[in-house]
Amino acid sequence: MPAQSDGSPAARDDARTHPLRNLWRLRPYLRPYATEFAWLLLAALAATAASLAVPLVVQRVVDGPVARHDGTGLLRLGALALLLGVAEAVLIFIRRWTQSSSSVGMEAALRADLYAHLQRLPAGCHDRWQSGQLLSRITSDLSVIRRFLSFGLLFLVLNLVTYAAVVVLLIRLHPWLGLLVAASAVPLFLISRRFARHYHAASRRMQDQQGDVATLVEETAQGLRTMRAYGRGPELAARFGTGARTLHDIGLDKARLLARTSALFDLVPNLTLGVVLVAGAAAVARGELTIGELVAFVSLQLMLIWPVQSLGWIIANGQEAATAADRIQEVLDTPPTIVDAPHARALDRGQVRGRLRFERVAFGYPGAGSPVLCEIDLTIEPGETLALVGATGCGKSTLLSLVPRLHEVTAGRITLDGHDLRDLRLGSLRRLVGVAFEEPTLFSMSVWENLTLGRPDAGEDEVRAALALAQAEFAYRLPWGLATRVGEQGLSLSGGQRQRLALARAVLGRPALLVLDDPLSALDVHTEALVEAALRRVLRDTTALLVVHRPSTVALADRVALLDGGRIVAVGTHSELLAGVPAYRAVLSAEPERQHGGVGLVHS
Ligand SMILES: Nc1ncnc2c1ncn2[C@@H]1O[C@H](COP(=O)(O)OP(=O)(O)OP(=O)(O)O)[C@@H](O)[C@H]1O
Repeated sequence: MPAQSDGSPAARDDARTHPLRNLWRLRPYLRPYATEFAWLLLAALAATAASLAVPLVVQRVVDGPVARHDGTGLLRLGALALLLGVAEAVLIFIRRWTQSSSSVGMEAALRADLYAHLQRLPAGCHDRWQSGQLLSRITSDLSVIRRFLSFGLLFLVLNLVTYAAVVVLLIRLHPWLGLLVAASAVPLFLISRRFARHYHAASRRMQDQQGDVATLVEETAQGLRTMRAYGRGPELAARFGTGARTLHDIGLDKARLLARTSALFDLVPNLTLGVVLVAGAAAVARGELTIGELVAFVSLQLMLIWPVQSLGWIIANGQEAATAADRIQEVLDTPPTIVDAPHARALDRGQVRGRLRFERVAFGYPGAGSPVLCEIDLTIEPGETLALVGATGCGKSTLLSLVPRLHEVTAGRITLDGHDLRDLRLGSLRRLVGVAFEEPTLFSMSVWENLTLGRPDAGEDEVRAALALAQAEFAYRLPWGLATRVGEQGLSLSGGQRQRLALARAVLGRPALLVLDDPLSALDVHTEALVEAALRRVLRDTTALLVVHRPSTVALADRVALLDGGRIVAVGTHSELLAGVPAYRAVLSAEPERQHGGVGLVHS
């Protein structure tokens, strides 16, 4: 459940020292669009130049043809103003056209990289990160960055250039009044700096809170049935209400901060304009300015009002983009710890005999106090099936997850035919290992795609054989057969049906190693017997490691290992352990265990 945001403190401290550092680090994504950005900047600058030229034409109109009653001159200058207006419109169109394609392309590239990186991160990272946080980073944070890079940044550059150009023109028209306008940049700078600091913190709180609310919504959607069954709807609604209220309050704080600052951004240019009007009129009276020059001066100054007013929005957008970049870099900076070693080699299915060996293996979850597994020594011979039995929570699933390297051993090593698993290419290892977890996850795609997840090249015969083996032929009877799209997480299927599809997926293509976590737990007695019989055939020529809770499933195994307190305490055949190890009897039956304090009862 969402309790707090999950950005690493180190990354946050870093971002606090350099608020724009992480945004700056995204510049490689702009590189492919450098030419387009150059064109759009050029078009935008040319459009600004065209718009700045209009007041200067007006000055000439007022001081020239209007003062002299010169109709031809008026027409000529009028045509020039018209031309400038058309040129500005065309240039703005070119800018917008170029702008949209490059920014959307950049966002897509960043999203693809983020997604690819998420896939490379070890399972432990995903356990730590709330899904809603990841979701909000890969959707809304990226959109915020796109908006800033395509609009905010461009207008920041354009507005600064416009400000500088207008000030130069104003100084040329009347140095003192021009310098007065230039001096108004000082309070604007101070207001901007203060606003940026406060808005940065508020943006971070807002974006983190959005992630928390997204997590809550996602968890509610996934656990709807459980929540309803336990009558926890009102409690959840209250928790959502609190999260949404916090989001609302932060949003309101942000909006009020922006409103207060925008008022100041409105005030400064308007005050300056008032002073200029009075002082300018006095200058005209003294003959220091012509009326045309005063009109041009005021028109040019009016052109500064929008760039200054929009400063609040641009800074807000920039700060949101900076915090979004911090949140994205926190993910990208998390190194994928389970990666191919430089010398890693690939093994073909044909080269593998299937001798799996755990040598003094230990494992502890990062951040957890004591290790879950210690000094595991276990050998599974080629073609042998070993059942792993132990009390609930003793580390069976964890041990299984070490085989496809979903987690990395913290000590010791696991070998396959003598090769340390860390010396094998991850892709190759995972093709050799068929896995079915306790919670059978199906993705919102067709049954066929779900089945061939690890073997996209599998043929129809292989899929048919896997379905037969898992007693999952019901899939052919679904409305569109194997093309039926199963709902999110396969919720439209029963638990037993999902388990059988997950089992079919694991055995597809007869992997060299089978790692099954309680593969028959959700099946009725009749289906269990059928799947068991079929599994027995597969297990004959595959090395397998099964987590088993029920005595009936133990019969599938050649040998059994009893895990207790993170250690293998007994290995032997089912009947040997039954006869000689009371703790084993206690785990497999409802019989309370006396000698072995650490072993409790498992659900039967
Ligand atoms: N991602 C995780 N982070 C931290 N601790 C974890 C994580 N997953 C499991 N654990 C802890 O590791 C221990 C072993 O869990 P594991 O799921 O391997 O047990 P198990 O024997 O498979 O249990 P069961 O029979 O109920 O499936 C438990 O104490 C559990 O709380």
